Amino acid sequence: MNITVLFSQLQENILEQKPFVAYRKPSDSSIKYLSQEGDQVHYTEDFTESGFVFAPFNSNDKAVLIAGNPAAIALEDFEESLPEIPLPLNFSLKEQQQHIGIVEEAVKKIRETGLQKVVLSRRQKATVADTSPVTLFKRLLQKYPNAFVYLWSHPQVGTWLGATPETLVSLSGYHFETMALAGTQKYEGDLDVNWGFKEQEEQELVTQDLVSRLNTFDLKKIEIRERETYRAGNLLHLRTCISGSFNRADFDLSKLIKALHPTPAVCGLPRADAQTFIEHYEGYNRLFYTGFLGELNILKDKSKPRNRRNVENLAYKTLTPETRLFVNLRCMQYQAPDSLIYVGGGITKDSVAGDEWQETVNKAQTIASIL
Ligand SMILES: C=C(O[C@@H]1C=C(C(=O)O)C=C[C@H]1O)C(=O)O
Repeated sequence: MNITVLFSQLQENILEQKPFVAYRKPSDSSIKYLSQEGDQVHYTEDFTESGFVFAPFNSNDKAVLIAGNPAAIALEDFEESLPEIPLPLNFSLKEQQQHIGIVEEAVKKIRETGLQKVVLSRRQKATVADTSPVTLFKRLLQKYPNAFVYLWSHPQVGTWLGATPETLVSLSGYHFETMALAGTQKYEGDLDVNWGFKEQEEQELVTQDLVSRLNTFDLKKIEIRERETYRAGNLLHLRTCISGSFNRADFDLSKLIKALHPTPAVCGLPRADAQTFIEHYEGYNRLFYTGFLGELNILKDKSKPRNRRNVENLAYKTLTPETRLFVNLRCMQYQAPDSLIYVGGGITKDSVAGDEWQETVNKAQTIASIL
């Protein structure tokens, strides 16, 4: 299959309501594609299956799975120029007042109780008219080469697409990589920027929590890299990359996922208090926004290239299971003519409600700018 055939196939799947996912991992030169016969919803509870997982924010709700091994389609000759279509965003005064109200409530709660951080979000209507989700997906691919870009569709679940900068966890065998991504400012052409105390503190909380959660496992090693400024479209974030390896004896992927998700980058600290605050004040169901998604236990050939004599000896082939999960941010729940964009930000004791509103506006514009 080539890329043109793939895009027509995706279009056909949408029309025929066939479950599928198509995605491109950060900086990858191919699109991966996985579809499913029949429209039943398959779930995974223990994360032992192979396939693509699409999990909601609320850990009590089950993670959806499209099982199987994805096909890879080279992106090389994808240079289609897509028409500019305005994607109007209407920021209503009512939505603004509501968001500012809950941010102020959160700051008060943080100052008065043991709550340290809570991530508050909102939904933003975006008119897509009759633009197909496949066109939006193509745009995301072109605009965000370093993000995890996906289009997911299942008649019983919905159609979602996005371009996320955040890894929940990558695993190759027992080696892991994760990141603490938090703190946001607008990108104005310069990566060498200053960060305020609020952003530094909020990101540090995420790093510390991830490290302490990882340390509850039997680790062979852990490396915490230096904090850096990371660009995601027209936004900048603070990022600390963390990597290492588990001792295989006690390793359990479902335990790891439960330990990490939802991270303080999308929920808060302490986790249970932040969850309670979100459920009580946010006033809507996040569904798959700030959930996680990606490849689950896909077997990859990690054997080193061999000489011709033993290249066909499959007994030497070493297949390693790989898992690459991303946090579902900068995403859209596609519905025509009006789709929903989901955006949020971390609130700490030093948050200024008006700035937090503006951050959600900037994030919504990052997604809207694909058109
Ligand atoms: C919650 C979102 O983003 C998260 C919150 C951030 C922040 O508060 O600065 C930054 C990156 C993400 O971890 C979102 O984009 O909707």
